[in-house]
Amino acid sequence: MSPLSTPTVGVLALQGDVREHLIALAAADALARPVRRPEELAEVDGLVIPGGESTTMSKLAVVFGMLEPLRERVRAGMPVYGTCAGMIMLADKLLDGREDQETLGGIDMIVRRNAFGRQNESFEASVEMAGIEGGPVEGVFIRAPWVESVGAAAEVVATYDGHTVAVRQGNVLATSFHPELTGDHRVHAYFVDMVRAAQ
Ligand SMILES: NC(=O)CC[C@H](N)C(=O)O
Repeated sequence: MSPLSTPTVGVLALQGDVREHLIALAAADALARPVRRPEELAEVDGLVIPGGESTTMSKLAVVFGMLEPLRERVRAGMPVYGTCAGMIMLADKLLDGREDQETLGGIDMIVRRNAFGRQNESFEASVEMAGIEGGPVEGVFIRAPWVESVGAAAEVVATYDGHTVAVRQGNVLATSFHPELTGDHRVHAYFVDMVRAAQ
């Protein structure tokens, strides 16, 4: 694919703020579509895992027969971007998860669920993110996780208040916060570029 191509980017649509990501991806020049089934997953060049509730998402991934197909695509190098609950799904190791909670893995990091506190402790903050030009992004943190530690292959791309809130490892990107809720599509554009580069 040429650098100016329009990749097809799915949004995992089991649960969470799917619509906002579809809109942000379309604004970032991707062909965006919801993904619920393995056949739909097979048709996308990259995937966003939205915010929501990671325990529910994990359960539904099992029910919909998506857990293994997702793990396989991530292992095979498909570009993936997870926000908040999506970050949790991409963690190789999870703290404060539910006992039977599954993650897909993909980034050598330890993520602590609900680390920034409860729903009423949600907040917004400016976050400087490596690779995103034009100044800080507005981070919306909703019962957000943070990253306790990363392995050698993972790169910390943003911190807030001394905590790691964005990480990239190869084709996998994760943020604690929700750029899809701000109308600023730079992080999605950055991810769509990652998808193009992987073609
Ligand atoms: N905004 C969010 O995605 C919240 C994540 C939620 N706390 C979870 O555990 O999945």
